[in-house]
Amino acid sequence: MPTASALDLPRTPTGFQQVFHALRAHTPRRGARLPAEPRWRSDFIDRDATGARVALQEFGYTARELSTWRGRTDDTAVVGPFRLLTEEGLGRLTEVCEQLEGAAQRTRFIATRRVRSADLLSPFINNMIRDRGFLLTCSRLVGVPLIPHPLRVPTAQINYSNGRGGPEIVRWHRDGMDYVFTVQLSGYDDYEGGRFTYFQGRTDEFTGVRAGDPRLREAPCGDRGATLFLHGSRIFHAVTPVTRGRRVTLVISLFCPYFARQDSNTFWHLAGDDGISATVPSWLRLKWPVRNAPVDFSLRAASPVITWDDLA
Ligand SMILES: O=C(O)CCC(=O)C(=O)O
Ligand SMILES: [Fe+2]
Repeated sequence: MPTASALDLPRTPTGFQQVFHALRAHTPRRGARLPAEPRWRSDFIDRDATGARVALQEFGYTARELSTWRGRTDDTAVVGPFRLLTEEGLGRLTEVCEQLEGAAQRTRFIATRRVRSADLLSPFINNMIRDRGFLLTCSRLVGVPLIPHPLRVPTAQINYSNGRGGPEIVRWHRDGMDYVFTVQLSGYDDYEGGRFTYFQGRTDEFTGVRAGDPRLREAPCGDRGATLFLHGSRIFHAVTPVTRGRRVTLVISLFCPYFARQDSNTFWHLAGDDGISATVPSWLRLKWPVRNAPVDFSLRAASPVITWDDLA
């Protein structure tokens, strides 16, 4: 059970405040001098990954609110935690993410300190999230075909928090993204605090929630490598402050081409993180009409094609 103080965390701004953040936000850095890194290998994926699944109906969403495509329903709320990578793969990924910390920027939007568009900085991460085996494993866990998000900037980000200095937190928020995987690159042995907390109810019920509400849950993400899937746009979540040690997570946002028209991103949520000029071209890449959704969106995301038939 999370402590009552989880609810004391601030909420990520919305509405007019979001526009204010967009005007002040910076386009992510793309450093010219990047560290040397290990090479990605497809056998770093644990293809047998499975995890307990909770449906969106258990969060109070009705069948009419769920996206459907020719009899398939997008109804997965939470999966896991599970392990997506082998021990060796996790070790290499951790090395890569530790080295990228120099590119992290402070923000006052969702997470205090993070690297955005990590796949544009790191060939390892780029190849990992575009590996067909990786995408198939993620797709099967969630039950819908998934590819990297065509909005490039938010598709892979690394959050860093240290237990000294000013508190580094993840505010209460829902993601702009629908399909979000958080990989823990450190564990409870490495830090105190840093509990992944979420609200098991509809997002429109969150405002009235009080401390002690049984719908406030802590996800058991204490093991290094623990990976949690969240239908991020439909679930309020936060991370309590790290009070000692160091916590690093990689957050990967994937996209279902078949549900592109239901994609819940808003321009201002994105611009709040990246600024307006970086958001306009990505926004066009997302909203430009398609004829063949799995193929056209895979092209835009520079990804292999994943279809419903691949889930079997
Ligand atoms: O760092 C985490 O565990 C979660 C971060 C998160 O929710 C986010 O970056 O959107
Ligand atoms: Fe999030």
